[in-house]
Amino acid sequence: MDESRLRTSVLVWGVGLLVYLLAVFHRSSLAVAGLVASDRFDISASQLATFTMLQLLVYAGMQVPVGLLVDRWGSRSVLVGALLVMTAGQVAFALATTYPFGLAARALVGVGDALTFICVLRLVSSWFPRRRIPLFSQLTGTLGQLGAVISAVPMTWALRDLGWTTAYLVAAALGPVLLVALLLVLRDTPTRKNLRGEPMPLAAVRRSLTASWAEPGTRLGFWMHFSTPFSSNVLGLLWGYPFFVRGEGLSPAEASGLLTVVVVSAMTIGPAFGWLVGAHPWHRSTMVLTIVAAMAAAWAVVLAWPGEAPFGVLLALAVVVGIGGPASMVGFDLGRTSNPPERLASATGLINQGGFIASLVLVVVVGLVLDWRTPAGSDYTADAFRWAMCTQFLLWALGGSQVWRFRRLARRTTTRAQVNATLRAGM
Ligand SMILES: N[C@@H](Cc1c[nH]cn1)C(=O)NCC(=O)O
Repeated sequence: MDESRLRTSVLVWGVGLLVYLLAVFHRSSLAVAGLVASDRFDISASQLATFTMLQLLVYAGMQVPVGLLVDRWGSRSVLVGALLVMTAGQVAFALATTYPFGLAARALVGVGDALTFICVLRLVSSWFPRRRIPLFSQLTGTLGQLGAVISAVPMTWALRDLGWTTAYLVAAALGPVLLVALLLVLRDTPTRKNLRGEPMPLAAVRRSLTASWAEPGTRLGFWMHFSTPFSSNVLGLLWGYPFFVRGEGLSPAEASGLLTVVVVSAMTIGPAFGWLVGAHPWHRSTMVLTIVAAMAAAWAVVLAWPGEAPFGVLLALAVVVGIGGPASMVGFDLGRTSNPPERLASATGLINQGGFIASLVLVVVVGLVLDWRTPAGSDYTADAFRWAMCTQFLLWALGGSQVWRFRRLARRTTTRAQVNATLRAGM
C-alpha cells in the first residue's frame, strides 16, 4: 500500500471514527445529567435507570438489522442516516419536558448510535490491508471511547451554565457539522463511493443470517463479545458510581476517578491488544479466556475482601475491568475471518449483540438484587452491592464455557495455517 493511499484510508476511517465518537458522546451524555434529569422529568432513580436500559435494549435489538442495512446499502449511506437520526433524537431530548417524550427521544438517539459502529468496522475492512485490520479495528473501539471522556466535563459545565435545552441543542449541532465532512470525504471503498449489496428478500435475509450463525467462528465471536465488556459497561453506564460510593465507601471524586481509570485502561491497552491479535491470531480465544479469568479474579478479591477493599485493590479492579472493552473487539475479528465479505456486516451485527445483551441483563439483575437485599426504606447497603455484583460470575461462567465450546468446534473446522493466512495476507 503506497503512502498516499494509506493517507486517504486514514482520512476516510478518521471521519467514520468521528461519527462513532459522536455516538459514544451522545450515549454517555446522560451519565452526568442524572440529577438534572430527575428534576426535569420529576422521576425516581428506577425511572432514571430505565433510560439506560432502553438505550441498551434499542442498541442490542438494532444490531442485526443494522448489519443487514450495511451489507445492502454500504457504510456511507447508513452513516448519513445515523447522523440524521442521532441529531433528531438529541434535539427532541433537548426539548423534552415529560418523561415519555424523554424516553422516546432517548430511544431515537439509541437507534442512531446503533447504526455507527458496524459501519466503521466495515470501512476498516474495505480500506486497510488485512494485516492492519486488527489494529485499526481496535483503534476504532478504543478511540471511540474518548467520546465518553469528552462528554463528561463539557456536558457537566454546559448543563450547569447553559441549562438543559441549550446544552443538548449544542451537542446536537455537532451532527450537521460531521455530516458535511462525511459527505465530502467518505467513500465506501477505494473504488466505489457507494457500495450496494444485492437486494435481499426476507427468505434471503434468513438464509444469510443462518449461514453466518452456522459458522462456529461467528458464535465464538458472539460469546467472546458476550463475556468481556459487560462489567465495564455496567460500571460506566449506571452502577459503578453507587457501588464505589455506597458499597466501598469512596468519596464521589474517588469514584468518578476510578470510572475514568476504566476508560483510560481500555484506551491504553486497546492498541497493544490489536497488535497481539494481528501477531498471534491462533491464540485469540486464549487471550479472551485469560482476560475473562483476570476480571473474575479481580472481582472475587474485591467482593471477598472483609469490609471495604483498599483503594489500591479497587484501582487494580478498574484497570483489569477496563481491558474487557478491547478484549471484546477480538470477537469481531473472528466474525471477519469466518465469513465472506458480503456477509461481514451482518455477522458483525450478530456478534455485537453479545456484549450489549449481557450488559442489559446485568443492569437489570443488579437493580433487582439490590432491591431484594436492601431493607425497605433504607439506602442500598454494602452487603446488597456484594450480592448484586456477584451475579457477574454467572455471566462469566456461561460466556466462558461457550467460548471454550466454540473454540474447540472452530478449531475442528479451521487449521492454524488457514487462520494465519486469512490474517497475514496483504491487500
Ligand atoms: N466493547 C466496545 C468496544 C470497546 C473497545 N474498547 C473499549 N470498548 C464495543 O463493542 N463497542 C460497540 C459500540 O457501539 O460501542
